[in-house]
Amino acid sequence: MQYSSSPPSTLVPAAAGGAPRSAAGAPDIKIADLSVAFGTPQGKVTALQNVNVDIPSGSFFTIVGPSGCGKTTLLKVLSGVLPPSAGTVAFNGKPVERSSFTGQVGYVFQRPLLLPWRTAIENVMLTLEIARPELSKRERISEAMRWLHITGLKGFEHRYPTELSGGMQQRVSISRGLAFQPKVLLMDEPFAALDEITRERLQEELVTLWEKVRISVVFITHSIPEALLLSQRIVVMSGRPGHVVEQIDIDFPRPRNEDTRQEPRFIELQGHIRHLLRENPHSTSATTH
Ligand SMILES: Nc1ncnc2c1ncn2[C@@H]1O[C@H](COP(=O)(O)OP(=O)(O)OP(=O)(O)O)[C@@H](O)[C@H]1O
Repeated sequence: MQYSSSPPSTLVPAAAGGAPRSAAGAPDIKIADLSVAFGTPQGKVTALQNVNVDIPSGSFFTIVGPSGCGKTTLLKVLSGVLPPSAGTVAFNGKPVERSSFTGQVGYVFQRPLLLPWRTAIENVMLTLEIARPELSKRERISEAMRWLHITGLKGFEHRYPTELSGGMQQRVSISRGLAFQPKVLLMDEPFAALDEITRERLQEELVTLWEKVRISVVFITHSIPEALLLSQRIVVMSGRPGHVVEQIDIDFPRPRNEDTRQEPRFIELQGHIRHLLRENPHSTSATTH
């Protein structure tokens, strides 16, 4: 079976009507020979080794890999909070820490991490206060409201996090991640803690949003079907030290749904990725020297 391992030329997604579209200012991201190691009292932990991935502007990439293979570490480097030990991460050719895009990277974590003393709308507005200080309070309210409605939270804007279900809290977190209009959205297992139905609904909403707002999404999941339903490209990583085992272009037509899951190619790819993960399991030793 042959899978592409070079960047495809047609990664810019199509608009709802099928017409080609260009990404709205999202950067091309180039990860070249990236390695990250941590010094610990027990010795050196090499989390990532020689990772090479090109993420064209406006594309939806998903990373799958065994636990501890460095997926979160990779997102931290992409967000600029963790420097590479070796290699580079560049947005439009500029190192991430010097790029004009550093303030335009949104991060959605596995857990919502909302401020409990702020209502849903106040949580979203806080990000706007920091990231878009040019907006007036009135504009911040209207923008936060708009995103909460897009993620299906109309009527819950003034509830505190404890008054919302886990899925609703995660929607607030996604609203917060998108409200300041990032050019790049990093999502670290954002739906992992949700029930199946909420997860499916949010997957659909995320793809619809991505098609509307044209940003680059780098998404982490342990779910192979989720990766197949969402992505344009899946990057499969090995156990620690994490490196890229294979990059697979996913070209099922959208919208992808239950019927997509039944397609022979979907089942074939699912088996192939599972095989790759089995062949490249997580490390059993805590350190690498
Ligand atoms: N600050 C740190 N200091 C030392 N080791 C670290 C640090 N951060 C991560 N690691 C180690 O680096 C490796 C990769 O961690 P990371 O969290 O990136 O993995 P992951 O693929 O996201 O895992 P999971 O799927 O379980 O969330 C792990 O072995 C982890 O113990």
